[in-house]
Amino acid sequence: MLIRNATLAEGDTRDVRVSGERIAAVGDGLDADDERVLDATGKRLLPGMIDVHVHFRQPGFGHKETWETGTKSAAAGGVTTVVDQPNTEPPTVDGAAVDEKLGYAEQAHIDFGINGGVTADWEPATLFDRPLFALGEVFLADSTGEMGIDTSLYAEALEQAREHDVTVTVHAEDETLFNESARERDDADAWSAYRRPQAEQEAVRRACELATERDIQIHVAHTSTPEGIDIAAEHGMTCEVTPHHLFLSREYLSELGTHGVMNPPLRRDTLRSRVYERVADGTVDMIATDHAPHTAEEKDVGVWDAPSGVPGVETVLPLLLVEAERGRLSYERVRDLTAATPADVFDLPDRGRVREGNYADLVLVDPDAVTEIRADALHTNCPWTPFEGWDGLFPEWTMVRGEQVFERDADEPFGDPRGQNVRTTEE
Ligand SMILES: NC(=O)N[C@@H](CC(=O)O)C(=O)O
Ligand SMILES: [Zn+2]
Ligand SMILES: [Zn+2]
Repeated sequence: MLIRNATLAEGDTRDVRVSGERIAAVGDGLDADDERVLDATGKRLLPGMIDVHVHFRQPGFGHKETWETGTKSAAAGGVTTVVDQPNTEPPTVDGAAVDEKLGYAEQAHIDFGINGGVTADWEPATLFDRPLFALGEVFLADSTGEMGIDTSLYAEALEQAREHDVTVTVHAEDETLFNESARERDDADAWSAYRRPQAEQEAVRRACELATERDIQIHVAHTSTPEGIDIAAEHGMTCEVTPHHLFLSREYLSELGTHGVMNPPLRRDTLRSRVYERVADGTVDMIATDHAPHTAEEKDVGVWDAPSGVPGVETVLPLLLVEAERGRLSYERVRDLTAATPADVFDLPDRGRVREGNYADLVLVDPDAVTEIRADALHTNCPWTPFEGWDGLFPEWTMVRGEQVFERDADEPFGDPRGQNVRTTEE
């Protein structure tokens, strides 16, 4: 297949040949062989997003999301690789649990990685025997799934990870620093007052210090404060920011109610705008969604009973592409945040860039096709989105290893499941 006249992230117009699973050539005026030719004049061709943080819920909570619905949703949003987190049932803390999850992942429409988790009864010997993407998210405080661990177990996890040459991703909040007085309130904003910024900042500092002492690299998940980001960067560690912490703030909670409750929680707009600056200037390494679907019934209860988490895997790239189109982020920055840097940090050398020899993990975008985000037009099993009514620039199609896994205007937009584990696909 020859994709003609596509505008790449850098702004150059190029022809891109896809042959088998790979990008065979990127050039100017390539001659068509006996192949399908697609005219991409005026359109953007970008590497598919590598979202290193999703919760696809199986095994255990398939009523919230399944591997099938989660990966279809990802494909429709331009995501070509996802990394699933361990707070399923059973939790992914031993080899047998990884094997069970890999069975569900046979329904995946895009490529994936599986993270291994840490609890008091984890089994490092069998866990590291499996093709893990990373160790994590390691919960330093309870979140959905109540997998919070203490410092000594975190230290043990760091050492095990070093021994097995695996990166550790960390959910950094310190529950001893939560603001108990907020417990008297019952509005959604009480969650933000309770899990206050200091609880993240001190946990990030401690997590980084313990890793530095042991000469281990960690990746801090879903940093939500400028200080948390800066502390990670000062220690030479990497971090990610979610779309909800980039675009939403406590000011939205009167409208969102408990649908805006997640861990770490939404912050004040003054903090959010400083997070945005760090995303724009490259201090933040990557965007990851922390896609954490819960049903509307589960969410529509009081703030102290509502499960934490919001969906995001289908809307993240469309929201960022609108930022690029309107000049608030460059296309190159969006490419780095969503694809190139996650590929570098997590050692996926053949992904994340439109480059000869790489896997053809691609999305095609018509910059004029901005639409309104509506939950009922999304493909996730989650029936609501915190971005209802926002502008989104959705891809026309998404390609994984040379095959279109999603075509928006086709009668049947999705093909058969063909996702592979990126740790067992030959890189
Ligand atoms: N972020 C959340 O609020 N919830 C996540 C768990 C997590 O990432 O902490 C979930 O699995 O629901
Ligand atoms: Zn988390
Ligand atoms: Zn998470």
